[in-house]
Amino acid sequence: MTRRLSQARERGIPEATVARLPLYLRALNGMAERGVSTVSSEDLAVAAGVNSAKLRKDLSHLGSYGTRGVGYDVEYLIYQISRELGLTQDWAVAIIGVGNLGRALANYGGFVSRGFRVAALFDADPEVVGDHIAGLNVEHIDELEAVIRRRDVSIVVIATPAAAAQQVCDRVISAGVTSILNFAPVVLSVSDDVDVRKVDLSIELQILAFHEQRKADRMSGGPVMAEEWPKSVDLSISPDVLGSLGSVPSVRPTDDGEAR
Ligand SMILES: NC(=O)c1ccc[n+]([C@@H]2O[C@H](COP(=O)([O-])OP(=O)(O)OC[C@H]3O[C@@H](n4cnc5c(N)ncnc54)[C@H](O)[C@@H]3O)[C@@H](O)[C@H]2O)c1
Repeated sequence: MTRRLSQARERGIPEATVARLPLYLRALNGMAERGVSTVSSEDLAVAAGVNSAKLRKDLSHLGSYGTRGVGYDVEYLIYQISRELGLTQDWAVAIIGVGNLGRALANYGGFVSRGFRVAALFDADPEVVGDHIAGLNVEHIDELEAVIRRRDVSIVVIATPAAAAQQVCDRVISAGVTSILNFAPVVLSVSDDVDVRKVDLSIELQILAFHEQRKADRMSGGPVMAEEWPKSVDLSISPDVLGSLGSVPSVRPTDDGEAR
């Protein structure tokens, strides 16, 4: 994915557009499943939760303009966006830290249908190493470099405690991986050629709490804040994964206080 995303950047596709492409893709896949063959920019914008002018601009970066009076061909647009995101090929993913979160992610079946195959699971705890999860044996973290190379892993998910995350990250990068999805509540230090995406459910909960407070203020005629927070946030995690996490951290600011 990194290679494709880098290509998108090189071709001048704005980062914000790249970040919205998965929203369009998810909406389009839903339409394709319902047998919808063409869609207007307005309908697609509503389904994706963005403004239609922005959507048309985003899709024009892919060379997709739709047909006046007809709209966009759903299947073809799925293909175009998937190709741009590098999803037309299979990506091998490794999960490091196979505790509550790592297990839930490993067991989530939805990655495969989106082109992500969990190819390896690592943990440092001898009690966990050897466990059989979702068709894989958990391997010892000492095997990291060899297994990453052998299985051609290109994306790593870090689900270790915060204290272990930077060291794990450094090893992963030394093994040649440049795309990391970090769940640990720590800001990882990496060089510019490494892409790190951080997932922090507590930040998403804070945003929801903010909207909840605004709704309550409106009902009571109290103060309404002027600044606009994002109305919808794509957690990119399905409710079944979320439900199985068990221990979502309490609502409080993270180290960097920043949603990325
Ligand atoms: N981003 C979010 O929204 C979110 C949500 C839940 C949890 N988390 C974070 O995800 C991480 C995992 O949470 P959890 O509840 O699964 O914790 P956990 O304690 O259940 O699991 C952590 C696992 O990492 C393993 N581990 C520790 N050091 C390691 C190392 N050096 N190499 C490999 N494995 C190592 C442990 O043996 C354990 O199995 C934590 O950092 C937690 O704060 C983030």
